[in-house]
Amino acid sequence: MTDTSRFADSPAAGTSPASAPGNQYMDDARPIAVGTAGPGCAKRDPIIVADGVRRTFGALNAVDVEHVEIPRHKITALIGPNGAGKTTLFNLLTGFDSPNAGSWTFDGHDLAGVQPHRVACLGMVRTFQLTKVMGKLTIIENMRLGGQDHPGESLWRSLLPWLWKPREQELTAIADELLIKFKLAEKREEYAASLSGGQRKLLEMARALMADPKLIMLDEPMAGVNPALTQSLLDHIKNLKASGTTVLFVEHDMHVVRHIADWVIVMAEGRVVAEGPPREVMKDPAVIDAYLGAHHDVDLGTAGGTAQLEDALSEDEESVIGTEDAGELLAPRAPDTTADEPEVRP
Ligand SMILES: Nc1ncnc2c1ncn2[C@@H]1O[C@H](COP(=O)(O)OP(=O)(O)OP(=O)(O)O)[C@@H](O)[C@H]1O
Repeated sequence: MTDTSRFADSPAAGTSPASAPGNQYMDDARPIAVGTAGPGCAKRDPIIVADGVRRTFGALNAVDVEHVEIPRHKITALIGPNGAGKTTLFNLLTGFDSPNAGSWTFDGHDLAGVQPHRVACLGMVRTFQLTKVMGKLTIIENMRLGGQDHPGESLWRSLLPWLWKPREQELTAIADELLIKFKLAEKREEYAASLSGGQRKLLEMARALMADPKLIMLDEPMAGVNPALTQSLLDHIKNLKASGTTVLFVEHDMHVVRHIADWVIVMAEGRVVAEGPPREVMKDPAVIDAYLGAHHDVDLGTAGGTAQLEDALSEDEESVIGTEDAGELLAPRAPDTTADEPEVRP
């Protein structure tokens, strides 16, 4: 069941968790990898651990990942040229597709063969490259669908309003909080079909948060989003990290990746070909090769370009990071006592 207290205004509300001093998740500068960074390297505190995950379409090896770990409480970007297998890997990890081989765990749970709704219940939710909001439902109805333990979902419960009404009211309250934070509250009763592409991305992200995820996977969250909303989305992603939520996202804009990612995993032809902190990974010859093989004009996000993006964002009046309006998307998770000491694993 959703922990509603995480959505309520906490004592820290009114300051930006992304910029407030002393945020344990933002300030954690401990190394992410155990030992040297590289394809398949072990992490100090992984939330996903995948082994031998393979998915073929006919003769094509869409995904062929020997070993990969996603670090907990961090923002990880999954990048790679078109057709590298990023979306297919998302589909496999979240139960929307089945692999030919392989196993993976999420937060210690074995997830191979687990259905998407069960994966979501365990705390791993995702958004899609092409948004899947329900156009013929209103925004608030879309939001309620994202909640767990949905009221009235069984016939006998639906006939007994006293069983589902309190839960529906609770879900509506959570949804309204999130709609305010995503600046969609005024559109509450409008059909989702009336939203712009960027607003649909915001709605899909807000709806994913209804499940109070431990990990949110965003498939190209910035694609098709106009610049005015880019700021808002980036703020939300950073604020998620500040609240202790792990973020894994696919993105093609390398300036965005350099701006917000703590860690970058690079795929090419189904495999993980490089991993590391953004600034180092972009210089890796394997990454340059992977991109040059597919795109001769790709911009791997020079430091100058990233600085320009950072300047533009800091001047953007729409930015809520560091302002009184920031609030928190989710109240911070309890401190992670198990992650204090580096875990040495084989
Ligand atoms: N259902 C499918 N049937 C056949 N081939 C598929 C299917 N889904 C994906 N593929 C192929 O698998 C490969 C990996 O596709 P995928 O969409 O995972 O790549 P991607 O890295 O997400 O690319 P992009 O950045 O363009 O979204 C591609 O060659 C794609 O054409």
